[in-house]
Amino acid sequence: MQQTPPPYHPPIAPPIEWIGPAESGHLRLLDQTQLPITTTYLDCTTTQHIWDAIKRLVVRGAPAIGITAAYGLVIASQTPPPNSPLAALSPEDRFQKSCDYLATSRPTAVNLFWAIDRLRKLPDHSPAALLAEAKKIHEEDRKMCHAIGQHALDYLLQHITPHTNRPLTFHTHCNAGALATGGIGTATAPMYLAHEQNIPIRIFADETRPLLQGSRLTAFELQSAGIDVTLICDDMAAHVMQQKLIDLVIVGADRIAANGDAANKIGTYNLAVLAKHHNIPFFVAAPSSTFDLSLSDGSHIPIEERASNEITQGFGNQTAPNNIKTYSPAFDVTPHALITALITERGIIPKPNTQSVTAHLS
Ligand SMILES: CSC[C@@H](O)[C@@H](O)C(=O)COP(=O)(O)O
Repeated sequence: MQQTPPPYHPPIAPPIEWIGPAESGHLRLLDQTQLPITTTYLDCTTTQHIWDAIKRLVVRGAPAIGITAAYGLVIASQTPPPNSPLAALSPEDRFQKSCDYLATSRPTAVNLFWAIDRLRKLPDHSPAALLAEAKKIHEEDRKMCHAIGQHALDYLLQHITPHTNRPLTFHTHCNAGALATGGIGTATAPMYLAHEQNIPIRIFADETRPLLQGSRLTAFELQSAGIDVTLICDDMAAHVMQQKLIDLVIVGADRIAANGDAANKIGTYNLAVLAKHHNIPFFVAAPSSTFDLSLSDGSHIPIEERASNEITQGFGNQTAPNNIKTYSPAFDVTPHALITALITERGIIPKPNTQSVTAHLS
């Protein structure tokens, strides 16, 4: 890791915050289901609250899910009320069962399993020891975001020339921002650093159907930071690329296989194909906690399927016939051949493949 970056003050409220002492404290989550209209918080005092918050996308984004699960295990290690069914279990059984339980909240982001395993491996499962480790994971993620941003910005400034004389123009998908991490995001990290350094940039954020993380979260957080962001619908991507409005695409990831295939929010693969056709570089920015070297390629990555009502009546209004059949995969896998480079806190992996990914992470 590089030297400690200066503390970053996100333009928005921190999405994850531990409140109180290890033995009796709780987790406060910014409720992202309510953004951008209202800023409300959810206080989680049980592992069930944590599971539900991850499942419902109160907190979402691969690194944020891992951080949340780590704090959730601190809650799991606290003494339960005497009338709780958990009180009959030994503290260690309670901890192990809670690890298994939280691991069922969402299947694709490997950071969830990575964080749970990291706490499992500790010799001491007391609330104090678990809270210290959860805070460490949170702080490490903040630093990794910063390092990703520095590597990404250096690389982009060196390798990408804006089309005509205009600000460097990024296209991003979903939200791989401050709301999804412990810091300044992954895909958004070079944007925040460029903005801080007065380097002219412009961002196209697409809506990201069906749950609109692009419009509700990315457009919101970049606009709050004073960054020049333009919202488009997902189906406008080909057109803006054809119009030569985009210099590069940058997205986050939920799990990256050993060969560099990267799972990210559904629609990412579409963008990678379009970028290839239009000869636009396509980058995936993610911390090393998002790599799963146990999977040889992306075909083994479990893809979450979401409820049909997220398509048919996403935000209240019914937009499809009654009883229509739906299929709602929440993620897709972009083959490594379409990725110009992976960007991690350690640096750049150009043209990723099994050899370069494993060498980079070893
Ligand atoms: C730094 S976050 C990276 C990814 O987790 C992000 O791009 C994404 O796909 C999030 O999906 P979500 O379903 O909102 O959790």
